[in-house]
Amino acid sequence: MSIITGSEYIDRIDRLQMDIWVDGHPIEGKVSEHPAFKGVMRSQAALYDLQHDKSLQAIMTYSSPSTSEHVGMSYLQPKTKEDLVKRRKMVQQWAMSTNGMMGRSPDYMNTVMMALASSIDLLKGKENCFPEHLLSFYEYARENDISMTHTFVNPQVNREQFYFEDEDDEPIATKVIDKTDEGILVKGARLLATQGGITDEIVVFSAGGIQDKANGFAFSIPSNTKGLKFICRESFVGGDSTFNYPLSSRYEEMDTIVVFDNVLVPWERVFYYNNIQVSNTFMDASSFLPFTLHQAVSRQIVKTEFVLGVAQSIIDTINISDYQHVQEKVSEIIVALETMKALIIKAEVEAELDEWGFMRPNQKTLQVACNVFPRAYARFGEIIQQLGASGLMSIPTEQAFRSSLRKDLDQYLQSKADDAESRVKIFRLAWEMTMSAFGTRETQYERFFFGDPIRLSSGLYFSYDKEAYVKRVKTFLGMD
Ligand SMILES: Cc1cc2nc3c(=O)[nH]c(=O)nc-3n(C[C@H](O)[C@H](O)[C@H](O)COP(=O)(O)OP(=O)(O)OC[C@H]3O[C@@H](n4cnc5c(N)ncnc54)[C@H](O)[C@@H]3O)c2cc1C
Repeated sequence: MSIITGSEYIDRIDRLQMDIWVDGHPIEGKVSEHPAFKGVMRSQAALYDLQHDKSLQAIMTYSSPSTSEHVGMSYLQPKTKEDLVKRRKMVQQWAMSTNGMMGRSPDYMNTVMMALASSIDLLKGKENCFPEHLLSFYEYARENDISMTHTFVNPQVNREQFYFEDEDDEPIATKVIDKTDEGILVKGARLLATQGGITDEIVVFSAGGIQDKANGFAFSIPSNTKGLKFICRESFVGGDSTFNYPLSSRYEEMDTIVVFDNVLVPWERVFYYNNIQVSNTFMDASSFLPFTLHQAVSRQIVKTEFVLGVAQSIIDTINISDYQHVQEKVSEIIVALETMKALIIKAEVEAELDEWGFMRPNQKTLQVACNVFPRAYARFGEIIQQLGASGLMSIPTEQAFRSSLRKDLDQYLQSKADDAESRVKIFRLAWEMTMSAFGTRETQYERFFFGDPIRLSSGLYFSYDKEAYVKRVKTFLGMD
């Protein structure tokens, strides 16, 4: 097998018959037909289909090192700077199809697994570690174009610095409760898993900060494994109409709480367990950060371009480009866009081979980008709200346009540049992007999906070498 088509993706997910709960009810029948999932699954399927477009195959795929078949470019382990460019182009090609609005298009997790598999030597010879399982899972995912969700974070019960959960019988945070000849048994919950319920597999890793070794492990299991349950938040799909809900009808990815009720993880899928040192250091020491951030920033650039397009469309339609504060606000978006573009190129230019021969983009530069973007994205929402003003509330639905109100709407909602229907289309998009449940979730996603922004900036502060600059000041002041 190699790259799959959209319909193969959908058939595979429907066949899994996972335990997914929406609004207190289990999904029965095909998940791809459920109102909460059908739109996003169609968008995801379109991404898989794009890999089969002959004119894009050189961008989207490469030749498998084990079979020479076409496999997804996001699985490529980069060995040169040109490979990094190939990876960026692939990510951006997919992002163009979703306007960067799907944070968890499959290239995200494909990249995570590629990064972790590129660092397996860190696990070699360590207690309860199985680097060979991690490598063979990466190869399995690559060769079968497996879709994956993931969950790294323990439930938000008590975030005190030295909190130690004391719930042995009924654990809250997922922990290993037993091991058998067949594998490890895990029980408890993890959150969140974006796209939980619409992927073949769920990858579970520890994000660090583990104090009890039973909470530290890494594995992947099929999403229909016995005892595994996905509890969805309320769906933010407004409806099927792409006029009314241009974004949520297509890109609402869903976030799920994941419950492991005595789930057996077969040994061949355990990457490590019961090793506190590895659980707390592997992710940071691996190439997870540079490679995954490279994927994320590539997508965020495409998303920023889309935001810029929306802002300028509002300006054009109601003709407000003459005002200086309007120009300044759009310039803010342009500055963020060009900053992100410059940072990704810098990260690629300053990439270096790691000890295993993989070309890592410059991590510091990408850490800067992931500190810039969450703040910038929240600001984009504010800018669009300020530019759109009451237009963001003058947004009758498609049904209203098909009713006897049409004449009024055509008369009173026309704008300098557009007829009423076109103008409302633009404003509904701007509203959904920045003010709807879907839109504010996007802001929260960009703020938190790569971890807590506060701790991300602390991470940058502590890892950034400032000594040479302090020395320069001291030399200047004659304080050597
Ligand atoms: C839309 C969305 C989708 C997500 N999808 C996924 C997913 O698919 N997979 C996944 O694994 N995770 C996912 N996450 C979770 C994400 O990784 C976490 O939100 C992030 O790591 C922060 O953890 P937390 O939410 O538990 O916040 P907390 O750690 O509980 O933080 C809450 C507040 O307390 C502060 N705080 C807590 N501890 C400290 C500390 N030690 N030092 C300083 N400040 C502290 C934080 O700054 C924050 O203001 C998603 C999150 C969102 C919002």
